[in-house]
Amino acid sequence: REKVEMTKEQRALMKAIVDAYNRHQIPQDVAKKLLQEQYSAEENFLLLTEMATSQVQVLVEFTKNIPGFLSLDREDQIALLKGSTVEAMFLRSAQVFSRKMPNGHTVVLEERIRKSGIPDEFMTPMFNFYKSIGELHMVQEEQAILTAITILMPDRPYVKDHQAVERLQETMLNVLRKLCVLQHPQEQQYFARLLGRLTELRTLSHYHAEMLTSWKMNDHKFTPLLCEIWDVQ
Ligand SMILES: CCOC(=O)c1ccc(NC(=O)c2c3c(nn2-c2ccccc2)CCN(S(=O)(=O)c2cccs2)C3)cc1
Repeated sequence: REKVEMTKEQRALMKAIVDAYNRHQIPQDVAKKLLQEQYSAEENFLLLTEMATSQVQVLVEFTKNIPGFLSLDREDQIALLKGSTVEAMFLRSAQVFSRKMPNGHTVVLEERIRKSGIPDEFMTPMFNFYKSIGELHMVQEEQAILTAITILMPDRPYVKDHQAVERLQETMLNVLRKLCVLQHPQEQQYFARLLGRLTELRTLSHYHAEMLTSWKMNDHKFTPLLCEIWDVQ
């Protein structure tokens, strides 16, 4: 098989994306809170709202650092962000969840999330997704570029200049394809499996939209940022 090499530009692009991706993690104190004291369902829900809100803020910063994103049409930038926050959050959650946490922690974290007032029919697909991402053992470069690919999805609602987004996404896909060959030489279809997870992500975001409605019904409060980005009245 031909020797797969990344060009200088591709290595520079990857470094820019990974640096931006690593610049923010869940604030340690919040993650610790999630792991430590006993909480009621309401407090757990509030904690997840807090975490999801900080995740959205971090996602906006990350997105602004994706080379080429700020030269897209302004309204298309907003459309891409609004269309991808849920998927990007679940992708990031899966990575946080499956990170080499001391095993007890993952169990406790799972317990907290299960006791946060999120309906069961949403829990199962969500934890299946967290586990299916964990099984891939993605390196951080793959995680960061896969998140950029999720954000640069040309077929999000209200995107006008389809082509411009497609060109940016294609650049990322080319980097990811080479990265998968270099990082997982034994697994021929690793790249295809990664992209398959994006399909699973879409299903999760449909569940999420339904859950928002039911949370709304049960008078669950969200932060102004989450209401804005998730179109919750
Ligand atoms: C500063 C950078 O921030 C991060 O890196 C970051 C990463 C992940 C998360 N994730 C979460 O907040 C989160 C959520 C869920 N799980 N989960 C989670 C947290 C930790 C590990 C694994 C998963 C399910 C429900 N949603 S929700 O938005 O539908 C919601 C339901 C109720 C109110 S908000 C949120 C946050 C920040």
